[in-house]
Amino acid sequence: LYTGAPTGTRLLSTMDEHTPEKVVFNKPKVELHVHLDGAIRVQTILDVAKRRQISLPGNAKEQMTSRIILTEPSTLTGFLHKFTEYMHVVAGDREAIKRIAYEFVEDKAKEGVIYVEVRYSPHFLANTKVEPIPWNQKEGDLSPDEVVDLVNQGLSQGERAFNIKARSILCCMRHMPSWSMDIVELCKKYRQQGVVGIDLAGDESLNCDGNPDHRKAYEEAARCGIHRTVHAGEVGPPSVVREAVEVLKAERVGHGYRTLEDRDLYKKLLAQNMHFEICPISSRLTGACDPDFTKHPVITFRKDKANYSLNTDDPLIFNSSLHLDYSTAQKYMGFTEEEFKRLNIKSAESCFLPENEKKELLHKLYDAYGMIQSTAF
Ligand SMILES: O=c1[nH]cnc2c1ncn2[C@@H]1O[C@H](CO)[C@@H](O)[C@H]1O
Repeated sequence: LYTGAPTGTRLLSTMDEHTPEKVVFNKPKVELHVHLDGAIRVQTILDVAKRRQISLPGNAKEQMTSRIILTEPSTLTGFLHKFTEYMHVVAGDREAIKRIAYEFVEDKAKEGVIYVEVRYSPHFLANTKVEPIPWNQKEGDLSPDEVVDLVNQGLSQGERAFNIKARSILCCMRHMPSWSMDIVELCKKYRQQGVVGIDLAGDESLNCDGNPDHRKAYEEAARCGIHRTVHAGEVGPPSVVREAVEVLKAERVGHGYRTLEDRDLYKKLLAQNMHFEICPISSRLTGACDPDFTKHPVITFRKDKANYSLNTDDPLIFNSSLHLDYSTAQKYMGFTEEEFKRLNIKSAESCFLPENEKKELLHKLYDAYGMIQSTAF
């Protein structure tokens, strides 16, 4: 049974905890499922709160850290509540939003990620042209549209500074179908500025019914060639996965653990090379999976040579890093170097970049992994 990593250490000592011997796969990696608003540095939240004179229940870094992070398995609903501890600090603040995006790229570069797709809800960071205005903010002048522009700027500055590639995915939220058409329009508007796809996130345990507004947004995305992923089968039943793929035309499934409960669906998705965005540490702390990592669904995915990635999801709240997800897979699930290479190549093949850039990314991985390109898995 996994007893948990020492808590509170990553955020207090940045990434230094992960000394080279703990890095099990110290090679270029691809990450496809990580939430920007779940990947903020605690120090940044404190700095922004100070500048904006927002008082926090705990001003010391340790106090704020312990309020935000989850250390024991919870529920998806309980986990999602953690965002209310800090989202009001950064939402509506131009400088904070750009900074978060820039620092995110820096943190990923340090983890050896060479290509990342980061997702977020523009509405959750806005304070005007969003109904209702989130996090009890007063109305201001930062719209979801401008949020996307600011994140794009932060990411591209980060790309230049840290020499990796970062693209973004815009999230519709399960409980806010009225925002979904805005999202697809923003995907269309900013597709030349780094936005590569659409997602549907939020609480699948409370709200997993097919909704016509989400469906319309996804239809429009498909019509315009906007790439599509959907959180499904994280805690919701396999029927949510089926709907994501068949109705919303998802090209990738976010989490998708419970797909395994429907043999026919699982077989079908294996046969069509569906990509599953797996988040090991996340799945334990959200209560999505058995806390015993030796029983994790990704072990079945691996045995079946499925197409999947390993991802952090929300490293701020899980007090984790991509290294921790990889070392957990190695330590408790028997992952090998060969499998880490295979899954990263699968991730690159399933990313939302245009074909030519995807090829370039694949070349980089083959090269770094010492593989001859014709021996693709
Ligand atoms: O694991 C998850 N499952 C479902 N929704 C999530 C998860 N992690 C984060 N979010 C939700 O996605 C929003 C946009 O980034 C976050 O604000 C959070 O509400």
